Amino acid sequence: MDISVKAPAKINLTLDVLHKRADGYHELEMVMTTIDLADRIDLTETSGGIQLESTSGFVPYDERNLAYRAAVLIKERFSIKKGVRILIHKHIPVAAGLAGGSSDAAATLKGLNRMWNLGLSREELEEWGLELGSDVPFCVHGGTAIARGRGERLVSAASPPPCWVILAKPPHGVSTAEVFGALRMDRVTRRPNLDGMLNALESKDFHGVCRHLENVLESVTIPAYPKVRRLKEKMAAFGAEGVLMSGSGPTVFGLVHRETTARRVVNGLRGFCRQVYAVRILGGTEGESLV
Ligand SMILES: C[C@](O)(CO)[C@H](O)COP(=O)(O)OP(=O)(O)OC[C@H]1O[C@@H](n2ccc(N)nc2=O)[C@H](O)[C@@H]1O
Ligand SMILES: Nc1ncnc2c1ncn2[C@@H]1O[C@H](COP(=O)(O)OP(=O)(O)OP(=O)(O)O)[C@@H](O)[C@H]1O
Repeated sequence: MDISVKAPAKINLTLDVLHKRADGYHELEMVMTTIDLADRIDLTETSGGIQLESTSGFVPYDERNLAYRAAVLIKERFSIKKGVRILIHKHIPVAAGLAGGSSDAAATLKGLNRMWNLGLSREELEEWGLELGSDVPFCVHGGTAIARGRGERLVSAASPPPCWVILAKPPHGVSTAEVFGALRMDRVTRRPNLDGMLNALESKDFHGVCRHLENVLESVTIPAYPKVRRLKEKMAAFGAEGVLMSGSGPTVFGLVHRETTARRVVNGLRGFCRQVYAVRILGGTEGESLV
């Protein structure tokens, strides 16, 4: 049986770091939502082994690939002799703060659960996903959620009101480990207001959502990559109503209510940045890509 699974990117509407834990990870509190910029994972059953192919030259083709590792995990835990060919149609920029690799892993877990009739619940897939990476449980969950712990303690939240999400990805990637490693909480000047964001989501208050966008990891990535600040400024100047860096960066996103404004922001940014996307929030109006 062949299976295709959509693997959407996420953005962080808020990201707070509460403290560094004894295991080296950071205790987080964040609100994440999936957007309609997605990879597609095609899974084909084979007689044995795991083969990986991708339309992108930028992802690893071996056991370092999170989708590959997801297949290893499933095959080992269930002692499955059959094999799988994984084809990743890559659309999400790599090392961008959009959880592209994590979403590929989540989609592979979901797809193999179906292909091999394993009967794993969503909660079990989230638990298994944490072994692959901190963002994988949310990518299994999807929609909009508060994520705590490393990112695995998830509570569903109301989706943002329908709007456009403009993404601008600077040419360089960013290492999540390096960003967390360089974080100094005594240098963080602004922290997210979680209740403020949740109230805005609950009441579908677009401007409230825009006002409560906050990410403490900007305090590390922006000084290291001034381009991120410039992109934020440009995006706001062209008309985005709320602007933030996603995850550990360096992708900047802007929220825009009206399609005409979205077009203006995209056209304006194109002069400064090669990778610009305009997509919809998933869970709001299911969206086709604008550009
Ligand atoms: C920044 C976020 O994208 C926000 O959604 C995630 O926290 C990162 O998730 P991820 O890329 O799946 O991260 P992982 O692959 O689990 O971890 C990469 C590295 O980031 C650091 N890390 C990650 C998550 C976390 N809660 N605390 C950390 O300190 C650790 O050094 C870890 O070795
Ligand atoms: N399927 C995959 N797609 C993209 N990158 C992958 C994949 N598997 C492993 N990687 C590796 O993971 C690293 C991070 O890539 P990814 O695109 O997941 O970053 P990210 O969007 O910053 O993730 P996050 O937001 O979860 O921190 C890259 O350096 C890449 O080599």
